[in-house]
Amino acid sequence: MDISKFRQFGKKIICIGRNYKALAAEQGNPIPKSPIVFFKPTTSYITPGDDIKIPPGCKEFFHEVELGVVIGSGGKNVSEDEAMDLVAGYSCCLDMTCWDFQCAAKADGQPWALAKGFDTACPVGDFISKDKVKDLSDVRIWLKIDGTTKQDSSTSDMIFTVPKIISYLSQYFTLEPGDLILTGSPAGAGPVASGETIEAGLEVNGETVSTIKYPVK
Ligand SMILES: O=C(O)/C=C/C(=O)CC(=O)C(=O)O
Ligand SMILES: [Mg+2]
Repeated sequence: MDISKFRQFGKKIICIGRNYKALAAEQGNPIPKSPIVFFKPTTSYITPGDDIKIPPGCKEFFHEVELGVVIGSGGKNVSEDEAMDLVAGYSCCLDMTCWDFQCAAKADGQPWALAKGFDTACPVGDFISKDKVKDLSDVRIWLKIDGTTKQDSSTSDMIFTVPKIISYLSQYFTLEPGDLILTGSPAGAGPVASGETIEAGLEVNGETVSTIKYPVK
């Protein structure tokens, strides 16, 4: 498991919320006018062989499979045309979420840090080099729990494309090599319980480019 491209720098995990049309509809949210941005601490990283751990007090623990974009060269105020030059590669990632904590925080206008940033909240997969994914516009992204499909969608449903996200973020945050950008969850984000096992993957033109497997404890 080569995560050197993540932890070697381990600068930022920047997450985009509500970036798939079908999930926004499913969760009763309006289509955002600009990307919804939040962070996960690098202490939330786990790699294959580790267990996802449900934080104390969480009663609604949700899975979200996401396309992770690994930044290879830094930049600030990058245009959409230049954005992909910053990308080193990708990874199949999970944005594990304490949904009950998140709903309470949203209702009270509070930040999502506890809902999204706890230890083990960012399981990642192998690093996929950029040349393995020639076209980002239609990458199949799926997730199963104990073999039952829960999420199965495509990046074609994204509201903001990867170049748009990179360009937008670079206006506010200097992007650095090793940064990871989680680009949002497709429809089907939902509960997972202790004792169940999550499998997820990315597929390009019918070829699997990455799969991950994580037990939930
Ligand atoms: O309720 C919302 O607006 C968004 C909830 C999320 O969990 C955002 C994401 O992490 C996502 O859409 O991937
Ligand atoms: Mg998410």
